[in-house]
Amino acid sequence: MPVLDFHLRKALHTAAGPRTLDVALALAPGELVAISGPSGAGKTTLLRLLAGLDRPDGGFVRAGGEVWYDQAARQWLPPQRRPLGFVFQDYALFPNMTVRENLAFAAAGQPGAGPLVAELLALMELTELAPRRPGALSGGQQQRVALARALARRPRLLLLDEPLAALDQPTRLRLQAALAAVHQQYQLTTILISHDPAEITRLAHRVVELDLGEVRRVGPPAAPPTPATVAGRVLAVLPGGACGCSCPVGPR
Ligand SMILES: Nc1ncnc2c1ncn2[C@@H]1O[C@H](COP(=O)(O)OP(=O)(O)OP(=O)(O)O)[C@@H](O)[C@H]1O
Repeated sequence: MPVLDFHLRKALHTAAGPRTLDVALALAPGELVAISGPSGAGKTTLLRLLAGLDRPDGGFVRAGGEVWYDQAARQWLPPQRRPLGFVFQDYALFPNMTVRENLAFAAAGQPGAGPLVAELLALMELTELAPRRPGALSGGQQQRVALARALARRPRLLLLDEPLAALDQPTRLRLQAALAAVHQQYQLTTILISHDPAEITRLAHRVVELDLGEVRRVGPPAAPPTPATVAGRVLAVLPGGACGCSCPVGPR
């Protein structure tokens, strides 16, 4: 059974005129799916719709046996009740809290919150920076805090909008390894927006290529293109094994 199953439609006002974002996808437990595509393709909008930060025009979102959104049944779960972690490009850290306090706030109320915060500080190479406030950190450091804070909520589902984009290459490589480790260790299912083919190949089981709201390809990273449009728009999700890779996707 997929951890996340959705079909979302949303009118976009793009530089090329009106378009419709129209994406359907089912993610298996433990899967990491990368979303790539040119600027304006609708990648961030898709994550915002999944998080409930924007209203779709139609479709549904089901996650962990729960309905988050269903246009036909008029169901809508507000963003604060969707158990997911997300890192968007603006980080949105609390400016008046230290790094440690930002993480502790997110972890509050969970068993083992203290050790979890310490573990995440170490994993994201933030221990030295724990007493600082976000304003005293570089963009890349803030991005690492945002990632650690998203994990501090112990979500099962993680939405990442280019979480490593602001990092220099050596740090980026180290944190890709850390991300792969936490993805496995914390039993996450993840959607990752990335423009970096090497990063996608390294981290993702599948990649969805978007352009102007439409899915151009879905399949294993760096594989030959697989046509994935139906009636010029909706993507066909490849059933388990059909994409020829080792991804853990089961039939819908
Ligand atoms: N709420 C909205 N309603 C309608 N159109 C929107 C909305 N938000 C963004 N758009 C438009 O939809 C298109 C897709 O935007 P989006 O930010 O999702 O693209 P993206 O693929 O994430 O791009 P980038 O790689 O530059 O971040 C853009 O042309 C944008 O202007």
